[in-house]
Amino acid sequence: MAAQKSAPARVSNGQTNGMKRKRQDGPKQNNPLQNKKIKLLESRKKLPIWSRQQDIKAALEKNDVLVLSGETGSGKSTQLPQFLLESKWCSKCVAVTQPRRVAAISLARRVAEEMGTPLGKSSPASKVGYSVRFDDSTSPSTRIKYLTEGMLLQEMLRDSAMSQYSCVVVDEVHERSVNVDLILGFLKGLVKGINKKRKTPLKVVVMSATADVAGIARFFDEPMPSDKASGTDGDEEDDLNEAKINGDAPKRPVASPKPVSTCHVEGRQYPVKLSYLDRPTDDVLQTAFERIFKIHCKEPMPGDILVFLTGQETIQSLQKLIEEYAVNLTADYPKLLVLPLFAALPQHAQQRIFQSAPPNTRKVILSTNIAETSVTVPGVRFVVDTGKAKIKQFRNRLALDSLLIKPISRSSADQRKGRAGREAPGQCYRLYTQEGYNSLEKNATPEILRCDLSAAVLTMKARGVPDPLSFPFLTPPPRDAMEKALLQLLQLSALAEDGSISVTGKAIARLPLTPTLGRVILSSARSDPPCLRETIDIVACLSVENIFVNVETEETREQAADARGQLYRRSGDHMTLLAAVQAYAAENSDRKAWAERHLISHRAMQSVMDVRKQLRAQCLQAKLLPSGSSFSDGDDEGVSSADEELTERILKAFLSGFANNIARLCPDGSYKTFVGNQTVSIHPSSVLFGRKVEALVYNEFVYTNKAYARGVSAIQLKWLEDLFT
Ligand SMILES: Nc1ncnc2c1ncn2[C@@H]1O[C@H](COP(=O)(O)OP(=O)(O)OP(=O)(O)O)[C@@H](O)[C@H]1O
Repeated sequence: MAAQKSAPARVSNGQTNGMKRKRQDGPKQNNPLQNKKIKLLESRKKLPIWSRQQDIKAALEKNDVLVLSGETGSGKSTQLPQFLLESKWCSKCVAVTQPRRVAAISLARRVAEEMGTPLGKSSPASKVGYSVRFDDSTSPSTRIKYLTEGMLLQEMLRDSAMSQYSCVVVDEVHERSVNVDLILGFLKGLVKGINKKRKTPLKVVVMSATADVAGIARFFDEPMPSDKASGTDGDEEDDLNEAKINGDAPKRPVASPKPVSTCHVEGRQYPVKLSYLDRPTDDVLQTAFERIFKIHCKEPMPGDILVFLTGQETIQSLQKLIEEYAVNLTADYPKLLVLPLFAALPQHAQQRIFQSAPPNTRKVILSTNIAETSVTVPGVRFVVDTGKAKIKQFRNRLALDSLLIKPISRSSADQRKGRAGREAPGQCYRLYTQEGYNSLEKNATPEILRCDLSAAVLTMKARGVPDPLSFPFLTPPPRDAMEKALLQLLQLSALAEDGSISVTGKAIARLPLTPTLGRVILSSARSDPPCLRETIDIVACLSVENIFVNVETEETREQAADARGQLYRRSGDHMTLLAAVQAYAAENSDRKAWAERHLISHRAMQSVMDVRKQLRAQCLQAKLLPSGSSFSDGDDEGVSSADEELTERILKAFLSGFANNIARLCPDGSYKTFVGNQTVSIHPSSVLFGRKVEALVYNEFVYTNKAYARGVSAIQLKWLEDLFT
C-alpha cells in the first residue's frame, strides 16, 4: 500500500472534531469515562498511526489480509482495532492476540479508557474486554477483545469458523511462539475459504515492529499445501468424504486467491537515546545495580526505570540488593519502589507496575522479557537491558524442554528499547557493547523449531487437521520433532493407534493445561474412587510460582522445616502441596498470618485458590465428575492427605502424565532416569531431599551445576506395571 500524507483528523466514532467539541459542552461533561476519553483523544491524534487510518481501512476493504509494520510506540496495538470498528464489514468483534496476559490486560484497560467504556465484565455495556488463562473479562457488548494466543486457540477449538469475529489481529507476530504459528496456519485456512460455515470473510491483520513483513505476506499469498491441511470441522469432513465416495468433486467453496496488503507506519512519537558499555561486563547483575543507582542519583523525577533480567531468582536477588542499599540513601534523594514482574506472579501483583508510585518515589521495575513487547508502563523513561533471557529449548537427549539463559536477538533488544520513549523522550542503557549488539541474531529462532510440540500437535488434531505434517506452517518444524510429539500423545492416550484424536485427547485439548497435566487431571477423574479434587489442588500449585518461600541457608532451612513440619508428607512434594493447599483453604480467620507462620507465600496461595476455582469450574463443565456431584466449600476439611491409599491413587494419576519423568534408585545410591539413563539428584527444595526411595516421579528436570529432579514424589516400581500394561 502506498504511503499517504496525513489524512484529515477524524475522531474515532467518525464525527468531525467540530462536532466532538460541541458534545464536550453537553451533559456528558460530568461523566468521568467520557471526560477521560476526550482527554486521551488529543494524545491519540499525535500518534504516527493516526494519520494512516484511512489507508488501513481502505487496505482491508480491498483485501482480507493486511500485514502492518510500524515502530514501537507508533500506536498499532491500541489504535488499529479502534479504526477497524468503523468499517462497514466490521459488524462483530475484533480479536487482538497478545503473547502475554500482562499485555492483554493492560491494553484492554487503556483502550477501554480511550473509548470511554467500562472494562470487561464490570458492565454489560462494556465494549472492550480481555481473555487470559483463568480470567475471562468480557461482556455481551464486547467489540474489541484482547486475548492471549493460547486463549484464541482454545476458542478456535470450540468454534472453528471464528463466527463471533469480523477480524482477528495477530499482534507482536515476531515473537513466533508455537501458538502464533498455529494461529497463522488456521487463519490462512479460514481466509482461503476452507471453512464453509463462515458466511462473511474473516479479515486478518498481522502486526509487529520487527517482523519479516514480506515473508508473512508471501505465506498468506501462497496456496494451501493441501486442501484439508489447516483443519476443518466434523461436518465438513463428512461432506468431503461423501464427495469422495460418490466420485464428485468436493463441495467446498473454491478458494479465491486474494492479494495481501502491506503497510508501514513511519516514526515514533518520542526519541530514545541509546548507550552501550565500552567493555563487556563479567557481572551483569552488579552492572545493572550500579546503573540503576546512577540513574536514580543523577536523573530528575519523574523517570521510572524498567530493567530486563533473566528470571525470578535474579529479579528477587537484585530486588534485595537494591532495597538494602536504598535504605542508606539520604533524604535528598527520592524514595525507591522496587516492583518485580515475571510470568508466575499473580495477576494483581503484575498489574501493580501500572499504578503510579507515591509522591517523591521512583519505580524500579525488575522484569523478565514479559514486559518486552506491547506494554506501556506509565512513568518509564529509562530502560536497562542486560541482553539475556531464559529461552525454552527442547533437549533431545532428555526428551524434555529446559529453560536456558541465552543472549536475546536484535529484534528483542529493539523491543526492549521501545519500552522507553512512549510518553516522553527516553534513554536505553544496554549492558553490552555495540559489537555485542551487532553480533546478536537478527530474530529469535521460532519456538516451533526448538520446543516440545505435543501441545501444538494435539491442538491441530483437535481442530480437525488429519495430518499435522502437512499443516501450513510459516516455518515447518523438523519432521522428527513432530513424530516425537505424535508418539508422546500416543503414550498419553490422547491419540488412538491410527493417529486420530481419542476421546481422552479431545478432553485434554479443552483444558487450559499442557497435555501432561491435562492427562493427569483426566486420570484422577477416572480413578476409582476419583481423586480429581485433590489433583486439581496440586495442579493449581504447579501452575503458579513456588508457594514455599525460598530458603537459602542451612539455618533458614531448619526454620522452614519447623514451621512447615506438619504439612510435610513422607511421600514427597505432591502430597505436601496438597496438604498446604487444604490447610490454607480450611483457615477461616487470617490466611495471611497463617501463610507467614508457615513460610508460605500468601501471594502465591491466592493465585493457587484462583486457579483451582477456575479448574474446578472447567472440570464441572467438562463433566469430569460423576453426575450429581459438585465442588463445595466444605471439601477441604474432609480429606486426610496422609491417607496412603489416596496417595497411591494421586501419584498414579501423575504417573499417567509423567511417565517420561521417572527415575529409579541404583545400587550405588544414585538415581537414574528411565528415559535417557541420566544421573539425577533430588533438588534441595524437595521434602525428599537426602532420602533414598525405590523410585521417583518428578515434575521438572533442571540443570544448574548438576542435573536435578524438582517436584518429586516416591513411587513403587510395581505401580508402573498397571501403567505400562
Ligand atoms: N497504558 C498506557 N498509559 C499511557 N500511555 C499509553 C498506554 N498505552 C498506550 N499508551 C500510549 O500509546 C502509545 C502507543 O501504544 P501502542 O501500544 O498502541 O503502540 P504500538 O505501536 O503497538 O507499540 P509496540 O510495538 O511497542 O507494542 C504509547 O507509546 C503511549 O504513548
